[in-house]
Amino acid sequence: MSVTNTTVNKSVSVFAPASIGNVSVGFDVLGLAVKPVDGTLLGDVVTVNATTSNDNSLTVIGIFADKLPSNKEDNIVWSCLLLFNEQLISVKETPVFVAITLDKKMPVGSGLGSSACSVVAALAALNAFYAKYHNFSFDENVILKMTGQMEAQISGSLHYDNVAPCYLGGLQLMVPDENVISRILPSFDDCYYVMAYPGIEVSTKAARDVLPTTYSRSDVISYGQNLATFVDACHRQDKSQAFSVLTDVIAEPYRTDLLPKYEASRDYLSSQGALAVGISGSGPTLFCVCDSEKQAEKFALWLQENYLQTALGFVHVCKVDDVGATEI
Ligand SMILES: Nc1ncnc2c1ncn2[C@@H]1O[C@H](COP(=O)(O)OP(=O)(O)OP(=O)(O)O)[C@@H](O)[C@H]1O
Ligand SMILES: N[C@@H](CCO)C(=O)O
Repeated sequence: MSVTNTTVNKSVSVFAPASIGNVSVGFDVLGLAVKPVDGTLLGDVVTVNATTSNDNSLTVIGIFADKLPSNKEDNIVWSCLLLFNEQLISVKETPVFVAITLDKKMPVGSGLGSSACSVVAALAALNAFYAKYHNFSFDENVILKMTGQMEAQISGSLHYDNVAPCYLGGLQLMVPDENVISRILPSFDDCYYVMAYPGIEVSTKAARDVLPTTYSRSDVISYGQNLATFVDACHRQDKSQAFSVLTDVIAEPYRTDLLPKYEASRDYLSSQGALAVGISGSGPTLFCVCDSEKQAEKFALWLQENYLQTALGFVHVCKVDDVGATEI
């Protein structure tokens, strides 16, 4: 007679997508979730399983697993579990032991929001697991705050521009109100976003350390004007106005030294009719906004040949991911 262990089947998997932090005009306050048009899962997957063991566990698999610390305590997914359990206890819920698997599909220090993908997938999967099997879940806003706390732990500063779009999908604007945190903006659904990761690592912390601590009055005016014009153009769905102001005066001028071939590639793609070109998050991924799939495929090929630097690099033609973290 075979005995079925019912806990074995208690399992939830969540995929969390890549995102473009900053979107050039909104340093730390704008982010856009993206998904490849060919259906590739560009993001991390976290699976939470019930376990009969008297301990929690974390297994890391996937193409970029070996780029993460070997010690589970240093993996941000482990910190997410500890934080989630603390929050459960604070609302008088009892944590159960779980076996977590992280499928690390995202390169670390890529500018694609790699740590955000792990953080969001972990917290969303834990929440879905408790909702499904323990009749309890935290509100979306509580989970979002936890994702911000975890991202801050890893990068040294609190910024939601990767975790918010990764969790909620679409183009997100961070709002200085902790009851709101992030608000969705209308995005341009007919645009294509070519994402080119060159295969080298740039740590977010290092890319923040090169930034000035003060800015000139003219930069402050340009920053405010570009961001306000972009947000207004999004609401009016005025594509040419929106992308005509996609110029970063806060981070890009100071980060280009960290990004070999970035300036030459940006200038070439702009001269060939790209709607906009920028650094995704803190780099080194470059994003290029295109009006048509044909143009995007052409630029993707060019970037493949001219921007990649190691065998780990890749290029994807993407569209906006309106869904964000999703159970798979
Ligand atoms: N699950 C995880 N995913 C990504 N990074 C992790 C994870 N766990 C621990 N880390 C560590 O956190 C740090 C993440 O660094 P950083 O914030 O620069 O990268 P990132 O989030 O991958 O960057 P980006 O947002 O530009 O894609 C690295 O030192 C990495 O080893
Ligand atoms: N807004 C952050 C994003 C990090 O991916 C930065 O540019 O430093």
